[in-house]
Amino acid sequence: MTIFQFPSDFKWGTATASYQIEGATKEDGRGISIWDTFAKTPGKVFNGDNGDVACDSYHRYEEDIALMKELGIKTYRFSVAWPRIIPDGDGEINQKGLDFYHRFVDKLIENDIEPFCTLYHWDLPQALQDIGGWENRRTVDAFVKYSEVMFREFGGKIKYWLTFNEPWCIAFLSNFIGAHAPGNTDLQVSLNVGHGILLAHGKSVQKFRELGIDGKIGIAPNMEWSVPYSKNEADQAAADRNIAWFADWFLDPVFKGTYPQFMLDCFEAAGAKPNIQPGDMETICQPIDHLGLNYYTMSVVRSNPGGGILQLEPLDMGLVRTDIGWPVESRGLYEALHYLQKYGDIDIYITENGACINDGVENGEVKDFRRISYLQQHIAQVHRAISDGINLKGYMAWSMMDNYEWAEGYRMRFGLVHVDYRSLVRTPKESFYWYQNVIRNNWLETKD
Ligand SMILES: N=NNCCOCCOc1ccc(-c2cn(C[C@@H]3NC[C@@H](O)[C@H]3O)nn2)cc1
Repeated sequence: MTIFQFPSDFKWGTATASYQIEGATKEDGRGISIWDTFAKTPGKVFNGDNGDVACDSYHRYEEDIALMKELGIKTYRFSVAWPRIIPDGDGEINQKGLDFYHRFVDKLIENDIEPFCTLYHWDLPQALQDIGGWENRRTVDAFVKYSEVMFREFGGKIKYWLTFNEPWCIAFLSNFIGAHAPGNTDLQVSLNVGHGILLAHGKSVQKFRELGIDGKIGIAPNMEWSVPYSKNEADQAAADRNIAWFADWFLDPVFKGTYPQFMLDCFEAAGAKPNIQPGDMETICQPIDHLGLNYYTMSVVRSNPGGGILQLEPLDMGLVRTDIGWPVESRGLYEALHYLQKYGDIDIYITENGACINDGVENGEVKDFRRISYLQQHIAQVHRAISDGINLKGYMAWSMMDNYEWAEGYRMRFGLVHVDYRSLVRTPKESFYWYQNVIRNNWLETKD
């Protein structure tokens, strides 16, 4: 038996996102988002599932917060639905939207749970997509206006902020691969979108500083860690490109004010480059207070000149996979954390980590021991990184509850709490009680 003791101020938490749990998509003045549109487009989402009801957390948030209190978390990462605050993205403010998030945040604070707010977790107002979305600088300015509304309303009450969740998913998954909303499949569009969200991030941080908000702000990239299939240079370069696709492409502009040249060359070879205007990179490169890191899996890649824009191919090395098909390899989290040290000794939070394990309820229980195994392996790597001196301040399990897993709809379950989507009954899983113990002890026990 090994005991890994965590720092006394370590922030144990969980995470969710507005479109994935709230439901009430037509209530209290909420506008339409690109995910409402995408989900209703035939063939885009498994089973045609959409977020109209989801976990109904818009109405059941008090029950959800009671479960968070029982779990014992110190912080809860949630996102705000921009279409609830400014329904058409750039026009009138919807007071009922602000009122909901005030009720919600007040209830968290009443239960000694620190609100950790993501401003943008993919639910762009459709009216802004209709004018070109993140490719249009009017959307960038609309985001700054939305951010300012949120900073003025919640500054001080909310002390931990993130501008964007998973820039790679917003730019590449949603506009090059096309698997997420709005579903474009054009590399130049994805670079334009990526540049737009980086501009919006930088301007929002400038506004945060200008207003003198009492709090900290950052951004939350997702990283699919990659290792080369062999020691040869071509394979190592392929792994470097895959890592940079998720991380450096966004974090170099934020921390250094430049895109990584080897990736500019890679995209230019595919016929695309970011549309950088004078002053853009200085705007993007604003000092931030913390980094979120979302980590799920890693890949083994080798060079393949015919392997798409990154000229690589991922290899199936026979690792155990979760029910969504992602290989389980916790050392990738440790290595990704060390990789991020090149951006300096900044506070880091694991803002998402978890496993898709689709076990159901049997006799009132969910025996998701595979999720416990995944969490144990990854939290052990978190401890290892802290022991190495990495400034890791917290860990938020994805997710507090089963929810709408985007294009996978409701068939993929990441929650510590099971949700019956017909009755909306919540059932804490075995992993909920295991994590509750880790939090209560502030240590991790491993069997070895
Ligand atoms: N790597 N190349 N892929 C090429 C082929 O792509 C096909 C699909 O790819 C992906 C890649 C990544 C994801 C993903 C999902 N989550 C989980 C959410 N995180 C934010 C929160 O909302 C969670 O629901 N994180 N990442 C999905 C699909």
